[in-house]
Amino acid sequence: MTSEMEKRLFTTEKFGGRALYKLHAATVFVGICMLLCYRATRVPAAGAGRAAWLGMLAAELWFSFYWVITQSVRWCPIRRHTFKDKLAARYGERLPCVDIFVCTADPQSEPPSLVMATVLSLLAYNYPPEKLSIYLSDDGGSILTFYAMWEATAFAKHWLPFCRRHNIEPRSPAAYFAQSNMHHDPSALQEWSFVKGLYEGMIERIDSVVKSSKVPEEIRVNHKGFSEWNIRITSKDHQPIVQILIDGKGNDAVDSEGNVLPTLVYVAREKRPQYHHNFKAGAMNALIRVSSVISNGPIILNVDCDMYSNSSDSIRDALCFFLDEEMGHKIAFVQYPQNFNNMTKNNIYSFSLNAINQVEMSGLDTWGGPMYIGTGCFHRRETLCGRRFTKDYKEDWGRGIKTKKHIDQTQEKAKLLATCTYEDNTQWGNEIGVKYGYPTEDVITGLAILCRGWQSVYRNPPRPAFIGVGPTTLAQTILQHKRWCEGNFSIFLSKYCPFLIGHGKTSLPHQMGSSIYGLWAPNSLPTLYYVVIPSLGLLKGIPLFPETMSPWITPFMYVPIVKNIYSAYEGVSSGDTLKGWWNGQRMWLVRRITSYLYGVIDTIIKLLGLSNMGFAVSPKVSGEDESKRYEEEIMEFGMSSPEYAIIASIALLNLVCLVGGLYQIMASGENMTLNGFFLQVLLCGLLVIINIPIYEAMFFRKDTGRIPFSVTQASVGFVLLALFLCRVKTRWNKALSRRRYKYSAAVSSTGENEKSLNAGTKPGYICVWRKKR
Ligand SMILES: O=c1ccn([C@@H]2O[C@H](COP(=O)(O)OP(=O)(O)O[C@H]3O[C@H](CO)[C@@H](O)[C@H](O)[C@H]3O)[C@@H](O)[C@H]2O)c(=O)[nH]1
Ligand SMILES: [Mn+2]
Repeated sequence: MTSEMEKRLFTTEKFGGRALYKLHAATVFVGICMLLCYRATRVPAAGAGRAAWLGMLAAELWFSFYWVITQSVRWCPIRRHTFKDKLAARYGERLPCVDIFVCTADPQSEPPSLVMATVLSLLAYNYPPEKLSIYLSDDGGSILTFYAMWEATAFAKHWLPFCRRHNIEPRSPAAYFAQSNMHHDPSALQEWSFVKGLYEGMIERIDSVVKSSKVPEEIRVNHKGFSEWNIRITSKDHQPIVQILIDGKGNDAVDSEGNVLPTLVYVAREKRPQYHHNFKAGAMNALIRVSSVISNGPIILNVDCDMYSNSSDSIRDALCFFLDEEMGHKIAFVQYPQNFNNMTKNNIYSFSLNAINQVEMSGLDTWGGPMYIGTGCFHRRETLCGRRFTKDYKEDWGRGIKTKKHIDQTQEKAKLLATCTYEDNTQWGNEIGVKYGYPTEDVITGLAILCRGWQSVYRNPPRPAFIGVGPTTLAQTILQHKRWCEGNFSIFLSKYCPFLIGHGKTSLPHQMGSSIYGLWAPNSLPTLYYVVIPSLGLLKGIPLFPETMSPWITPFMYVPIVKNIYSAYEGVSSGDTLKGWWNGQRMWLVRRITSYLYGVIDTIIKLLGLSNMGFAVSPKVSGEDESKRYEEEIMEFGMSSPEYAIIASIALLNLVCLVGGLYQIMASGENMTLNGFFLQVLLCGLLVIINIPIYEAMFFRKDTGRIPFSVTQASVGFVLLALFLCRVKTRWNKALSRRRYKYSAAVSSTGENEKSLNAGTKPGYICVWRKKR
């Protein structure tokens, strides 16, 4: 037994505190059942807020269902630890070839200097250089990016030996120089300054070339690769370009100390307007093929262009899983979390993904493996290419092209694999490679791999393996989440729905866990309902919750309070501040009423075949003013957009309802009235408090990031309209209920009966309130 243990290259550890968690979940579950039972058995008579009541029931049913779904990943999450020393002892440098794919799409929103920092960090991995190949896919087909890469090639010859000699971390020069002060010994200081100077010089040249959008003629003569770009080339219309900038197998590819360099390849697959290019998925598939004739490593690491390597041992770390004797042969991919380096303390847009990274992915790992999230993921080449799991399959870890070949011939061969027509009548994008047709190509590809019998592993090391750039404005966050939720929702509605495709192949908790993100989008509707109707009910005197004296108030208090305490605990223990968690709640609301709502609408439009899929690239840079406000944690609006109008309208509506409702309660002068509306006041009040930054942006701020006046105007219009519609409806209801009195003697018309307040089952109540006013 112990000798078995000693062999393992990794261990698995369960999260602590699960008994307590399960106990808490059981009580919440009981609370939910009671709450639903109350809702279902107290439906008021028609006209007395029955529709509103039934809506509440539907929303609560949905929230309960969703809560159950999210329990799967919280039930028993696990952590993985690796033993890199054992790997070294067993394999030494006899390690497999590794190909790294970096995707970039647009030199404007993804500045080449940022992309190069990522590329350099990958080149500098602590890994045998002759076994390492880095491919940059440039969907922008831009000479500016190619130029930047040419510059990075020259800089790498100094950067790599510097990293190795001083064993520095992180190995992205941008990140390293941003954090390192000159705390070296004097002898190293000189070298440090020299390399820093080289780096800054390079960045300056790259940025100025990008700014002018033109590579000077005297530079273009330095590399024949530049001749690929003539005046007719645009990002959407060009021939395939494959340029091997460093041929790791060539004798001339050495750094300033004579050591071999990793292979470095620039790829811009062919683009023609009449051919659909399938966004990042298309780029990945082109890279899979191009790399197969250049290096053909059995392991493929995929990162986004902003995700630099933050830890030079990550490849070895991931290999501890693939090369493990007991489990290794079952593992298709090893996923690392997405971390960000541009987060502010309290995480104003809540993009840290902390709960997902720390809890949910670990929870999925228990049940068969995390999803593939598009970046920071090590794949087995064979599984990415569609291989099914079989017990007898043995990986050829020695595979890969290691001998020197004629570089021009290789490039020509590779270009043929990157044409628009290559995939015609093939299974690429379907059974082979990354899947097409969904804005979250990563999630669906990972799911398909797991359904072919493989497992995946989630690894979240103490020192983050990859760090990227998160959105720094509200608009960027909304856009990103719209793509994500739309992608995942359309997967959920397709034949790839985890419950369908996973049936009999993955466990039920895994299917539940992988549906969490697919069900983000539909959360929008019940959420919208919950932040509008109870508040309007407060204003209009329609009670929708049990009153304070009723025992039924217990589950209505218990469930949200305990859920939120747990969520705050989870946030804080995952690295958020308490304020960060609170900001997260605001963003949760904002995303649900904007991104997710749009996600639902767009998915439906797409299902009807009325529009095509898109992939809006997240900008990795922002303006100076914007950045400043971001650092000060002030929400950024700026331009006018329908999303902001929704946010502002909801905020304003709740303010009006709270003020109006409280006024009427006070005017009524009866405690009972407050009793009946206590939870509505609480809910509406919380919504107002959470929306404080929105009111500030509407009415008080003067900077350019405030909510534009036109949006404020529109939201005032919407709120007035909502109130007007309500009024019409109340009048109508009143008329209706008055008529009903005649038939129903049992109805209390005074409203003084305590029961009549309870749950708004008595139509007389509305009238009473109006009278008193
Ligand atoms: O036509 C395209 C569009 C995008 N990209 C690249 O795809 C990556 C991800 O795009 P980004 O705009 O940064 O999106 P994010 O929302 O940050 O990306 C997350 O979500 C995507 C799916 O929606 C995944 O593809 C990503 O890997 C994952 O990090 C970037 O490197 C882009 O350059 C392309 O190569 N071609
Ligand atoms: Mn990104």
